[in-house]
Amino acid sequence: MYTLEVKDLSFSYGKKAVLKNISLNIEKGNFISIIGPNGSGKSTLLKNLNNLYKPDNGSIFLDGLNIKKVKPRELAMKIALVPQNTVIDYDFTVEDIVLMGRHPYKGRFQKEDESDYRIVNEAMEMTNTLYLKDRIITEISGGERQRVIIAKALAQNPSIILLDEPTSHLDINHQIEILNLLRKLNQEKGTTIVVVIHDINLASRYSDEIILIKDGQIKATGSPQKVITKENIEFAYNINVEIDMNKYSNSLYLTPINE
Ligand SMILES: Nc1ncnc2c1ncn2[C@@H]1O[C@H](COP(=O)(O)OP(=O)(O)OP(=O)(O)O)[C@@H](O)[C@H]1O
Repeated sequence: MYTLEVKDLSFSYGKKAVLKNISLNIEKGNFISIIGPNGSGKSTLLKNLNNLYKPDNGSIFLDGLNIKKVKPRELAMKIALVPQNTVIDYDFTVEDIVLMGRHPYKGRFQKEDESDYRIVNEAMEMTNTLYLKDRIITEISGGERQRVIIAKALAQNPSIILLDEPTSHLDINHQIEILNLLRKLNQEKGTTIVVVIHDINLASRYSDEIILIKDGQIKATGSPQKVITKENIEFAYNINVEIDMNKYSNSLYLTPINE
């Protein structure tokens, strides 16, 4: 069953057409990476998928229902978005931020209860942020903040998580930690993961499916073996590459060639 279906979606910023006739189906429980050159429209697509932006044309269906008809609170119970650069200027503690993930489940004046705190604690444990619980969000590092924002998304208890370059601020250890965490959520809870990522090798290693976007259009979609080909990558990124199997990770490995 498809949890997200995109049909003929087009989107522009003013007169600038950014997404052009995008159609794609996202299967429930899949781990999907969206790759493509800078400015190709990946973040814009994620924001359309989360109903933050309204397409000029085309439709998006969430579990069979047109996303336009899904109330924001209901949408937040199903989809969590981890944006690219989350700016938080307020003096909230890390725990306050993660608790915000519980908002969709609360009435207007309803306080968080024990079960909310349990879920929040669990989300912080999973993202290795529990030790930051009482720290002020503006006083932690970029990488720590990234993990806190992912913890907030987990506290929403969504069936789909959309993440925009979640590993961009992270050192290699934390990159792998976050991707392993996403894989664990995917495998153990069946959470559908849709991640925009620049590292093609990591995308190949973790994904069931890869979507390659260039100039606002889908150039290839399918298994890593199908999408990460010399031809597709050289065309999309305008560089020469060689692609091998990595014997350690048993996944495709791309090397740019300077010629
Ligand atoms: N708010 C905006 N207003 C106008 N143009 C925008 C806006 N946001 C993005 N764009 C433009 O739309 C195009 C697609 O941007 P988008 O951020 O979706 O690309 P991306 O593939 O996520 O890029 P990157 O890999 O660099 O993060 C770019 O040309 C960008 O300059």
